[in-house]
Amino acid sequence: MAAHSVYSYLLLCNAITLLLVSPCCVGLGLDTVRDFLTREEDTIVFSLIERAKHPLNLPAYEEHAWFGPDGRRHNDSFAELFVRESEQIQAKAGRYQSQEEIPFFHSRVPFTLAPPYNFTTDLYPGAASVNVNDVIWGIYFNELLPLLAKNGDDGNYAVTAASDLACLQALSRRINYGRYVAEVKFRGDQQRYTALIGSKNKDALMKLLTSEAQEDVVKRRVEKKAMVLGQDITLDGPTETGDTNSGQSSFKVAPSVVYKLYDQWVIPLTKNVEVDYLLHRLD
Ligand SMILES: C=C(O[C@@H]1C=C(C(=O)O)C=C[C@H]1O)C(=O)O
Repeated sequence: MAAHSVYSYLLLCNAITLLLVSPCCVGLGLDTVRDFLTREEDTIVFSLIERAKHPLNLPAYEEHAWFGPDGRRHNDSFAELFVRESEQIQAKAGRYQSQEEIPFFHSRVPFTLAPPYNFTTDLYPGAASVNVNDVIWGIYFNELLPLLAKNGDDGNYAVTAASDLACLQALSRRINYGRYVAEVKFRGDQQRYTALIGSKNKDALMKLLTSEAQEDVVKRRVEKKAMVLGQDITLDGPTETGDTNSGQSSFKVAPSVVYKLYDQWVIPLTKNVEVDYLLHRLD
C-alpha cells in the first residue's frame, strides 16, 4: 500500500473510532468548551453591571401574600414571581429545548411557539439533568446582590427583577455548563475516570478534573473584564466612573467582587456540577 493510502486508511480508522466512541459529541472539545466559558464571562459581567445600575430595591425581595386565579393565597416575593412567570413564557418560546438552558422553576408547558430545531445532544442522558440552580438562587440573592447594589429604593421593581433574571440565567448557564466540561474530560481520559466513577471517589474525581492554572487565568481575566467593561466611555477614550475630586477610582461593578464571585462561587460550583455529572456518567 502506498504511504499516502496507509495514512488515509489510518485517518479513516481514527474517524470511525471517534464516531463510535462519541456519536453525539464530535464537535465538543476542551478548546470549544473553554471558548464557551470565556464568552459567558462577558455576559455575566454585563448583566452584573446592568443590575448595579439600580439600588437594592428591597421590597422586590420581601415575601408578600397574593391571590392566584384559583383564589388561593400564595406567599412569594415579587422577584420570585417575576422569574417564574418569565420562565413560563420563555419555556413556551422554546428556551429550554436547548440543554444549555435550565429553568429555576420547572413547569410543564404543553407546547412550544418556537420553530422546531434539532438540537444536538452532547450530554450523556443519564447525567444531563444534573444542575445546581437551587444553590445559585440562594447565593445570588443572599450573598452577591448585597455586594452589587447600593442601599436604596427607586421603585423600578420590574426592571430590577428583569436584571436579576438576566444575571441568574447567565450564572446558571455558565455553572451548569460544568456538565459539558465533565463530558469532554471524561471522553479525554475514559479509563481513569471510569475507575474513579466506579469507586465513587469524589475527592479523586475533583482532583483529576481540576486545572489550577486554568482557574487562575479565568479569575484574573474576569477581574480585568470588570475593569474594562465597567468604565465610562468618552470621545477621548475610557475613564473610570466615580468621584474624580476625591481621587477615588471606581468601576460600575467592583472588579474585586467579580474576582470573588468566580473564586468563591462560580468555579467551585462548576466543579461540583462536573463531579455530580461524572457520578452519573455510567448509569
Ligand atoms: C473548565 C475547565 O475545568 C475546570 C473548571 C474551571 C472553571 O470552572 O473555570 C477551570 C479549570 C478546571 O479546574 C478547564 O480545565 O478548562
